[in-house]
Amino acid sequence: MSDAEVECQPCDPAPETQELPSSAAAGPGPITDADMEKMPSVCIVIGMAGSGKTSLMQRINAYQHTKGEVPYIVNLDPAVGKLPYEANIDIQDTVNYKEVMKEYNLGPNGGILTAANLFATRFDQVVGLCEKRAADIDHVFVDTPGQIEIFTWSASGAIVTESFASTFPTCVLFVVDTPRAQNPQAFMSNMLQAVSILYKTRLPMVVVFNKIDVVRHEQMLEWMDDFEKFHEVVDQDKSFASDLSRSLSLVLDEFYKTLRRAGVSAMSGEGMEELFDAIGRCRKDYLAEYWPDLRRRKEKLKAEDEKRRADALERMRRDLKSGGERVVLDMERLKVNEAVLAADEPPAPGSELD
Ligand SMILES: Nc1nc2c(ncn2[C@@H]2O[C@H](COP(=O)(O)OP(=O)(O)OP(=O)(O)O)[C@@H](O)[C@H]2O)c(=O)[nH]1
Repeated sequence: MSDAEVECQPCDPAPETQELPSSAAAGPGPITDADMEKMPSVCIVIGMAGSGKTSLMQRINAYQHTKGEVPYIVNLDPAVGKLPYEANIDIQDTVNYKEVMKEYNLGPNGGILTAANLFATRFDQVVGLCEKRAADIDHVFVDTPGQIEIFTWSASGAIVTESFASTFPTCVLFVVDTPRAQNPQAFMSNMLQAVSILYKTRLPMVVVFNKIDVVRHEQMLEWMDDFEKFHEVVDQDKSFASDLSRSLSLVLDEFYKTLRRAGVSAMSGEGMEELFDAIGRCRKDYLAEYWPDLRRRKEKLKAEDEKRRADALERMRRDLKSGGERVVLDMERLKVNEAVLAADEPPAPGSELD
């Protein structure tokens, strides 16, 4: 059972009768530095399909249980199916992406994207639920859709990221499939993805090298610390791609210095301490740099910013309405299930992977 069990059901009222999100549109508002320091860290887990995000969430969940920490997990992947861990908030309880596909006459990717957009219009309530549990939890882990661009380059991804980052010390965990990044070109593709996410979110980031039970990540750390080591490898291949990788490594040298790193195995559990240590450092980075900057920007641009967010939400709602008047999010059930969960015993430890 999850905190959020909300479904997409064909019924009235039509979307135009629903209210606009409040906290997601309001930004940090009156949150003070002292408030922010008491908040749990939010970790948004992003990675290419198959990199091991869901397995990592399961491992983190099990690790937190062994440490006596209360896990809090938000699933934002509408198409993941049965989760191998207990999610406190699960988008699948709120919106059925297959219904959305039918209502809006979309294919699977369009259905996932639209389901995520529908959910984002109510994201203030998700943030509110996390805020209510702030005193009991140290971390909120957020699983994102397998198709990376659905989260990183969509309106809903921006709303989710900004909503969390306005309320909690937030960082991104960028999960790399280490065995598939051994080749210098594949490694560079992963790093370019990481740059684009960092550029878009501006949040502190941990590059999480997963599956180190299969291939170790130390060589990749060496490539990040010393571009000459990377050049030695790419120079063995005289192709256009290797020339490009060589040039890019020089450009990315500064970028690598801003990243935290951790090598983990979601399968064996290796590296969890290191991962939590990197998350702790990201929290410090957020409080020292991102938060003061966000507060300054907000103070300066408050009016413009609110209008921009409201316009973006309104545009998204109009687009959604034009295709599926009968789809509605039943957010009441989300509240009901939060109450049920609050009354429950803490969930049993997640099943081990190995
Ligand atoms: N050996 C090994 N396999 C892993 C590890 N983590 C995940 N896997 C495997 O990698 C595959 C993909 O893992 P998932 O957790 O489904 O990856 P995901 O990123 O959530 O996948 P999408 O939902 O498609 O994006 C599965 O077969 C996992 O068993 C790991 O640390 N070691």
